[in-house]
Amino acid sequence: MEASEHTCCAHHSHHHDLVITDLCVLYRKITALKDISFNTSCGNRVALVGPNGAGKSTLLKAIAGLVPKSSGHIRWRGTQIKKWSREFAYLPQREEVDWDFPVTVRGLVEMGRYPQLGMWKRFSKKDAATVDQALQALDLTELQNRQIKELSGGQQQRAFLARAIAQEAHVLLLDEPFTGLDRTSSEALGKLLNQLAQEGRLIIASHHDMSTVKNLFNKVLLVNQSSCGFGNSDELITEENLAATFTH
Ligand SMILES: Nc1ncnc2c1ncn2[C@@H]1O[C@H](COP(=O)(O)OP(=O)(O)OP(=O)(O)O)[C@@H](O)[C@H]1O
Repeated sequence: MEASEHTCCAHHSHHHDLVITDLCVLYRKITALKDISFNTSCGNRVALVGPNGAGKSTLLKAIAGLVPKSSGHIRWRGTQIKKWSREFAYLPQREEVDWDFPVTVRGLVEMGRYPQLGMWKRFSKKDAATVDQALQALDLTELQNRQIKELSGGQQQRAFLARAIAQEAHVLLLDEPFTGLDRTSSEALGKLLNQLAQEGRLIIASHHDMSTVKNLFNKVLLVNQSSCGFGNSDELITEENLAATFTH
């Protein structure tokens, strides 16, 4: 199933924004990821699908430059990514966030600007305007002075996305963004991710709910340490492929 996709992409890899080739990640002696290759571009919403421990979080962190790769390449628009880059915004799993950390919504979104402050580390008018726009884009203007711990799950996800937008990242790496959201918030987040992709961003997210994956994501990487296929979600999400991925 994946062979033709890979062959095709290998020939045209220079057309893709993100090119991942033979990526391996080891934690001491544990192989978390082995020979992962796929290419994709802005405008897409890619789901990472696989069992617990398959390496989905590791893949997101490796692309974000948060865990070192053991071998292979990650190229963004023709340049090899070695460490953290403003182009990539990573949203951890909900459980990994300290929700009691005292910060307002606006303060969180402002953090998206820190990496690009000038040498005097002062907030310029442009930085403030970018934060305003990000808050507005995610419908958080009214909530900007609230503490993040006082928000609903859906609002918290939006606050993190606003931080990514303020950072002017093109790649949003989201770890289980739909987990814990009720149906209404889920649908709203789905629409929002679609819109962010259509505006020219690349969304890559781990996802557990097989009943919503085709609807929320146009592409899918089936992963179980190594790749079990990459392609259009409506073609790849079949019972047969899922069984192969989950029992690998
Ligand atoms: N910091 C770490 N040190 C050592 N091993 C790790 C570390 N983080 C993850 N692992 C191991 O790497 C493998 C991949 O883990 P990872 O969290 O990437 O999987 P996952 O697909 O995101 O799982 P889940 O769906 O349960 O979140 C697992 O075997 C895990 O135990």
